[in-house]
Amino acid sequence: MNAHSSLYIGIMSGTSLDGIDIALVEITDNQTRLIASLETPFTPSLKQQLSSLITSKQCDLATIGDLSYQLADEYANAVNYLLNENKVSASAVTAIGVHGQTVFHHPESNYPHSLQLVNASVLAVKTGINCVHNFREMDIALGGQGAPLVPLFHQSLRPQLAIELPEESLVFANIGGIANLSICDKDNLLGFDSGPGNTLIDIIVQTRFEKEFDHNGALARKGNVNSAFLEAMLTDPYFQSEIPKSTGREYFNLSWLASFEEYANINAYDILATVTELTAITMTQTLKAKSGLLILCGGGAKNALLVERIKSYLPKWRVASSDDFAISADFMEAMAFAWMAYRTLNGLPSNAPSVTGAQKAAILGQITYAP
Ligand SMILES: Nc1ncnc2c1ncn2[C@@H]1O[C@H](COP(=O)(O)OP(=O)(O)OP(=O)(O)O)[C@@H](O)[C@H]1O
Ligand SMILES: CC(=O)N[C@H]1[C@@H]2OC[C@@H](O2)[C@@H](O)[C@@H]1O[C@H](C)C(=O)O
Repeated sequence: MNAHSSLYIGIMSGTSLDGIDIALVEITDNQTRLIASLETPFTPSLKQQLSSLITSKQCDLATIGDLSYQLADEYANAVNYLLNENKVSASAVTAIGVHGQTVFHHPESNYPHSLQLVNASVLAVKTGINCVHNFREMDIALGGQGAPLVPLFHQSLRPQLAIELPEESLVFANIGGIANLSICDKDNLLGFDSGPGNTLIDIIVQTRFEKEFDHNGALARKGNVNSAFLEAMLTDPYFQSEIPKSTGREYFNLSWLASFEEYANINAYDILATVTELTAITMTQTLKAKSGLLILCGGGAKNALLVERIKSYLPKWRVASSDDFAISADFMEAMAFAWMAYRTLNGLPSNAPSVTGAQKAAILGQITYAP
């Protein structure tokens, strides 16, 4: 262990399966600073295998081991490339915090669990760096949702924002496949998954337009919101349920969309406009009554239409991208897992019981030492 280094790496590959985000960060007691970063797609074969596993929720046992190995392999290649490009040696990095690939999230079952795939031993061998992984399990063992975990990291950024925040609320909204909010009031931290982020938008674009995502919301802009479809989707109990709550692509997916009778009778542009509106409404419904600063991050922060619709529901809020505060919107989650590795190695908790519902704060993850 390199006790004096403050360099950490965070690896995130999220629910949208758009690829791997790697952040090399420098962490001191009150700052997490991005030094270098890399975003790289999965190989098409790995993406296809992950997508079909997540969608079908079925596999033979060998698949779990195969995919965990392949993920570690692709993560390691990306880490080694990033270090090489930036002339940083592996020995200068204290640890990698690796989220792994969520393929199933089931915190509400009789035997609650959440499965993130990565073979951390392979990653440690191939990078020569100690790895911290499996961050969600302990929170779930303590009765929590195991997600979202980033709110405590978001709260740690408060001093770094270098702005005065008097009585106003400070909220971070990560718009990934799933959208999650961190409500960072001075003495209180709340957070939850509000529901779909880009996932429903991506599904429609990928199945109806043969594109990967709705660039800047341009396709949705050509459609009209269908109010009957919107109202029907909004009756889903998830949107009204109390926190703690977390969700995933196993819930908000094509089958979910197709379960509404309106879905079959609407053109693809209108479906897109309507799911974009749904995303904006469900992300903002708990904030409307208040005012404050809403900081957006994640890929959906680049969807200009979605951001416009979010702003329209929050006239009393200042809405900005984390990029405006010199905190990368694209690498926020990867930075969070680097920070969590730092917390684990320093014997500090990374979960917030007020967010996940866990009985107590706990040191998260397991450490796999590079041989
Ligand atoms: N220019 C853009 N216009 C519209 N949408 C965009 C743009 N760039 C990225 N996106 C959206 O952002 C998504 C990727 O976001 P991100 O990488 O934050 O998700 P993730 O980390 O996989 O998800 P999660 O946070 O749920 O784990 C893409 O799938 C796409 O829908
Ligand atoms: C189970 C799981 O992987 N959840 C992710 C997902 O992606 C966004 C949202 O749903 C959030 O709850 C979480 O990720 C972030 C990094 C978190 O734990 O805060």
